[in-house]
Amino acid sequence: MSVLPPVRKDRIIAELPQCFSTDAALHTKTDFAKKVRTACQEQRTGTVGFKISKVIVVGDLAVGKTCLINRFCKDAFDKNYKATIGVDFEMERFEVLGVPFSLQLWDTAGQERFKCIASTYYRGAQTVIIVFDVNDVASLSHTKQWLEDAMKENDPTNVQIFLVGTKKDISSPAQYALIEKDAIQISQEIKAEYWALSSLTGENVKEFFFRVASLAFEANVLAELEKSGTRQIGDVIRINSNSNNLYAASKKKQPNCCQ
Ligand SMILES: Nc1nc2c(ncn2[C@@H]2O[C@H](COP(=O)(O)OP(=O)(O)OP(=O)(O)O)[C@@H](O)[C@H]2O)c(=O)[nH]1
Ligand SMILES: [Mg+2]
Repeated sequence: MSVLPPVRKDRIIAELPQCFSTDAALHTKTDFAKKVRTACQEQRTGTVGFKISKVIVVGDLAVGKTCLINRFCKDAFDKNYKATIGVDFEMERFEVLGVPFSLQLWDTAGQERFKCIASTYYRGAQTVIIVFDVNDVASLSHTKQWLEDAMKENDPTNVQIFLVGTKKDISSPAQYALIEKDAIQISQEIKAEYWALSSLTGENVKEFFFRVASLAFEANVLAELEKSGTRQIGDVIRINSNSNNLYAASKKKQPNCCQ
């Protein structure tokens, strides 16, 4: 008997949400891997339904990390800046392909003086979200350093990275186009999936977190299937012949990789 209330209706994911830009995506497939769908249908997802996947959100001060989480989790937006001191966290429960799946979203402080407290919470992340402000080039240029710090505590082969530009609402289309070019290039260099959004208007916020949840879920199920040795004839051919995986070439070299 479950003690948890049912998952909210607006947290149910039945289709794979698409990437924001095909130039910088973790993959560009239009659907969940077939063996993932099959495993979910046949309830062969092992421990995935009981797992909580850790997500850390990092980036410069005042780029909008807290607002991003609050827009998604509470549908709220505060225009006054209140610095995060150390860390905060929120839990979000989803149902992906009929299987319960939870994200634990760790909102970390961008201010230098709180960084050492925040960094003690980086360990064990499955997803790293690096946030910058699309109106602040310096915040974009610091993203590689944020990633480096996050990766000191994590195993790069098991982490999915997202680069997220916030405050799109206050950027003119011309200004935005300029920074997007650089952001996509950095995303490609660090093998991150790129998104741009606005927590003020809510543009792309739900789509983004649905994508994060779906890709984390898919990776967990694939890892579970790998572990249990549940392979189906044809799966190997399907993976190898898939040209949609933009970062496949480098990922293939990694042992135990399940993407
Ligand atoms: N116009 C606009 N303002 C935003 C947006 N997101 C955040 N802000 C504003 O930016 C300021 C900083 O937002 P926070 O979410 O507190 O920033 P943070 O990254 O959590 O900052 P630290 O906790 O210090 O690391 C606040 O005044 C927000 O109202 C956005 O999408 N659009
Ligand atoms: Mg904050």
